Amino acid sequence: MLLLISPDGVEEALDCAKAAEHLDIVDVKKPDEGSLGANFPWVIREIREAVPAEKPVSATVGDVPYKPGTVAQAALGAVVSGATYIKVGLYGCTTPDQGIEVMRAVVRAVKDHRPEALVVASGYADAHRIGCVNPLALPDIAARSGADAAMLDTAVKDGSRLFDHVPPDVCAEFVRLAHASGLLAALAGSVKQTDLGPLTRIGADIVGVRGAVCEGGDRNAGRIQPHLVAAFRAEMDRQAREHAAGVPAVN
Ligand SMILES: O=C[C@H](O)COP(=O)(O)O
Repeated sequence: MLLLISPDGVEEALDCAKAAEHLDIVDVKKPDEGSLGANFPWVIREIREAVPAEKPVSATVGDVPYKPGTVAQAALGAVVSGATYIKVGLYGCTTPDQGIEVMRAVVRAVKDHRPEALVVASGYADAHRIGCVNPLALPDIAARSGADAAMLDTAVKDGSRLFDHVPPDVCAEFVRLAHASGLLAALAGSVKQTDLGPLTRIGADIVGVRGAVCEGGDRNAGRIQPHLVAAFRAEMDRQAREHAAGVPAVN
């Protein structure tokens, strides 16, 4: 499982760079603009320059409306700025067809510019609170639009977590559907170390984290701490070893 960490700007990205050996993907976002809030192109560029070249930089395009043209243009901005994972939160899409339309436009805009870039279609585990597409629709939306990964995050960062809205057996179905279509499956949403056992067992490819590696577990007031990134990674590695060894689950 790959570890994706979301700094909110250049300063925190430099802290991620200090913990670079413990993480796999640096994900640029602007949390004060939403769960998948988009940051400025120049911030993506500066972060790309600040983190080791072998670490991919991801950028979120935002909690986007059902406006395929607008979103495609924003996605192009992210890839031109140096991101190679382009994440789109389908916040304003209320049906799978709307999600597919937006994602097809994004895939074309991104891959015309950089064919090897990965496009991530993200939905929300707490979709019922905001009225957007159902979490289990995401793998099909991603597959039918030519995206590379399906993701879930939470839209409302009020302390509720991924598994509060989509329990582990349903997340397992999400991963199964994604893999059946040849997609990567990414899961996030106030994930804590105690969630890593189930996430490992259900075979998620990427876990996305911010709050759990911020001081005090606070994704807004706290800053990303390199030692918390290292501790989170150590627990991921421990869970992976136990899973590989067939040790029975304790959480
Ligand atoms: O993409 C991952 C998100 O930034 C997760 O943030 P969070 O762990 O604070 O919910």
